[in-house]
Amino acid sequence: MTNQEVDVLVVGAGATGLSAAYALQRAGRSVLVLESRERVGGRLWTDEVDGVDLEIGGQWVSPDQDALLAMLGELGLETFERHREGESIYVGLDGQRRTFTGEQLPVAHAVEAEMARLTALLDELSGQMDPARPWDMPGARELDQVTFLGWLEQNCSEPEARDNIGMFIAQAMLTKPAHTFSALQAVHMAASAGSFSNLVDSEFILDKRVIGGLQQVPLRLAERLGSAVRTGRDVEKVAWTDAGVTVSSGDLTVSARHLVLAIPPTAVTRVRFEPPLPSIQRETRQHQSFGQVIKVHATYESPFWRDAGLSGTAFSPYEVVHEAYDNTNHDEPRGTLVGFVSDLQADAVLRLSADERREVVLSSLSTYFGPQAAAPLTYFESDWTSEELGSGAYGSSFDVGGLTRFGPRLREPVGPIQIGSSDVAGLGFQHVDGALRVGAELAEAIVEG
Ligand SMILES: Cc1cc2nc3c(=O)[nH]c(=O)nc-3n(C[C@H](O)[C@H](O)[C@H](O)COP(=O)(O)OP(=O)(O)OC[C@H]3O[C@@H](n4cnc5c(N)ncnc54)[C@H](O)[C@@H]3O)c2cc1C
Repeated sequence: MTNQEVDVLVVGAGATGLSAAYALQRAGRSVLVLESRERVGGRLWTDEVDGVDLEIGGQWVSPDQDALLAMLGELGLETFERHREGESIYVGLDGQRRTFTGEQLPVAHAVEAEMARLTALLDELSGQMDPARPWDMPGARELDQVTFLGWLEQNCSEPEARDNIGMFIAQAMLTKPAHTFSALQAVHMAASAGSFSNLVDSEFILDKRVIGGLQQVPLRLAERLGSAVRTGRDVEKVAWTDAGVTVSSGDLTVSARHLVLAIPPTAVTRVRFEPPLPSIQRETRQHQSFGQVIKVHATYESPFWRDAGLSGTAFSPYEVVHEAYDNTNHDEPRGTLVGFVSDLQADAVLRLSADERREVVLSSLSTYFGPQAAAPLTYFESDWTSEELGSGAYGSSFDVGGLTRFGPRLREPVGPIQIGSSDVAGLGFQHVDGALRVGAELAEAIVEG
């Protein structure tokens, strides 16, 4: 048995935990980070699969993400632009494949007008919301009691406009069907990115990638923290009083004045607390859940779609792969397409065998990019839905009514325990930017408190 005493114990070596630990160490506190996996990074994971470097978890950086951009600068990391020259592809309600340039999907005039109206409405609503306090916006209660699908149906009679606007938040962001979360949660997703227009603008939201992969952020932070980071240390039990915590993991027992639980809400419910967390705190976490998404990577000898004048960007709420992008690595001759299979489509393909799933996914990519897409050199699915450690993709969100009912309690400390992850962020919600903001806030609460 080894006993260790520190000022602050951080559980979770994702972007939130490591950025909190780094800030605390710089503020002169002694810290220790315990991470259950054998690697740091959590939902950030860059790895070589069949000879190709893949971003298995998060990867994109957008220009509004100040916290992430500042951290990239501090860690000396460089970015490169996503390839986007050429025409994009859309498959509409009529099943037709159409190409287009710019952000406006090639839909009928009536659908286009309705999409513009819904976009303006969502921009107006997100403009009224402080993403750190979504429950305070005018009409929050009413918006939290109606599903996003219900709200779309109340506000628009054009199915294809509803399906597209729904896709940008449901399949593409929360990875849940639009009938399972509230209109307020949808507005919050938009407000956390600055506006709904930002969120649907793939030029903006999927602007850049990090050379060497976004996992470089946690890897470099861990490097700076040195022996203060221990991997392969699952924390199952926390004993606490107002004076501090005692945590055991394997042969290690740590006593600390403060605990930062930098883990997703679903992982908080795996931990046993003695005494138990106040019931409202437990319930708050039980009402947050991950959606369902599979990130598919297909690598080819070359980015063949570019020769056909295509950007590699494709969308359709009616396809198994609802969005796809050119994900070719920096300075790499081979071309990679990344596609996403989300919510109900993910439920359906996860019931298939691995071979059947691959066929269905590649057939969807072929609908967009032609028969060449069906024969990649390598094919890999990032399936976070099978993670046992309370993780998932991309982030967790509340069920209908949960944001106003439980949201205000989310950031309340419990005695010496601070809890947070990108899942409780205001700006940058569900993104690395939000994780870094929450990490800084948790550290500040301890230093100032
Ligand atoms: C497929 C995918 C694509 C994404 N795309 C993007 C993107 O393009 N851009 C973007 O900004 N964001 C993206 N995200 C989201 C982003 O990766 C996350 O929001 C962010 O990394 C979360 O960081 P975190 O530290 O808050 O949580 P996590 O990364 O989940 O870290 C929590 C850590 O805690 C550990 N842990 C949990 N329980 C315990 C325990 N009991 N004891 C010890 N350790 C524990 C976990 O193993 C994990 O390492 C994506 C995520 C996924 C999965």
